[in-house]
Amino acid sequence: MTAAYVALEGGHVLEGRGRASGTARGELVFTTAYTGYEESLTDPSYEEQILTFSYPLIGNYGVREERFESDRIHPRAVLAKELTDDVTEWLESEDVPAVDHLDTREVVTDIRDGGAMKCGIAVGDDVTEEDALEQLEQCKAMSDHTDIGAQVSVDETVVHGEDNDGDTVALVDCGAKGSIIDSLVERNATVHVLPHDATEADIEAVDPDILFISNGPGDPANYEEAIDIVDAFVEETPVAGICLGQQIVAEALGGTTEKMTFGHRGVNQPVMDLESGRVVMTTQNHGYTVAEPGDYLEVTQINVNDDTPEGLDGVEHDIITRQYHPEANPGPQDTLDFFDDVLAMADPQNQRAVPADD
Ligand SMILES: NC(=O)CC[C@H](N)C(=O)O
Repeated sequence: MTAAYVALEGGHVLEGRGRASGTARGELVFTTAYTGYEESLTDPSYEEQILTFSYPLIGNYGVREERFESDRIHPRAVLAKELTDDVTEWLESEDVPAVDHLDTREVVTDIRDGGAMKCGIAVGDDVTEEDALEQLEQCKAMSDHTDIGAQVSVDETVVHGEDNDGDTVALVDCGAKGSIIDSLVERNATVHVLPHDATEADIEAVDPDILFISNGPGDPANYEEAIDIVDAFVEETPVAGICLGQQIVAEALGGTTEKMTFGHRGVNQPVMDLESGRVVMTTQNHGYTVAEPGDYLEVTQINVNDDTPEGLDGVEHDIITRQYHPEANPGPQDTLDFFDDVLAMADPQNQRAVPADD
């Protein structure tokens, strides 16, 4: 059996079964999702994290590329109670270390008590506890990954839905899930996916009907360029955001964000719409949250478990954002109408912004 050590912040070392070899370090988090492991593993928002699956069996319906959210696995390593051979082969093929036969109830309890924490992993025939502790020693705090957007963004603008004749969306790619792009293209939009550090001139060249800020990894405060872009365009262009996108919009409009203890990661997070009282189940993956929305945004939806903001609307501007993932991959699909509401903002009849005098 291949040796496998997991060193937790504070120095406690767990031993498991090595499934895919290598060393890794990252912020240790857990997801309670019982399905959607392909979508989670390819979600760019997991960059620089080590993902623990609390559901005990991962990989039981195989690995199919059509369910991937990006072109690679993003977590630095994977922990589980039991990983199937299918999922292990996939992790191995991308050099992502994996450990199973762990008591993941203990790991999850540690994260709930201590918060998302630094972690070091060593898996291989000759590795020792010290190798895992050395990885832990080198692990950076998430907010110190100041250029994390560059690790997950496109380098150059890519256009999707070129033949569509609907709205034009400028999507600032801070690590966008593919299904966000698909959800817009399916609604007849042409989506220009721009680098995370796109300039005002880049956005002006697209002349979008909607400015959309994607999900993505790390601390929203580190996305200075995207924050500046929202600030520069919000008077004239409707703005939408998902997850990191909501946090960036809040930062741009005088709100604040903060790190949560262990975040929300799973597929059954209950969210209430404050106007209708309707509660929907949502997919989530975030460790930061909007703390104060500021004067220009109002909270329209909240998480039923802890009252954190799940949806924001502009008070004076055309803005809608969601903290959860309305693109619903892996599901549930209760919130797909978000994309209709976003594109409806492009309709002049719905616009609040007063056109500037010529
Ligand atoms: N999925 C996301 O966009 C995550 C946003 C941010 N990185 C967070 O952890 O809160």
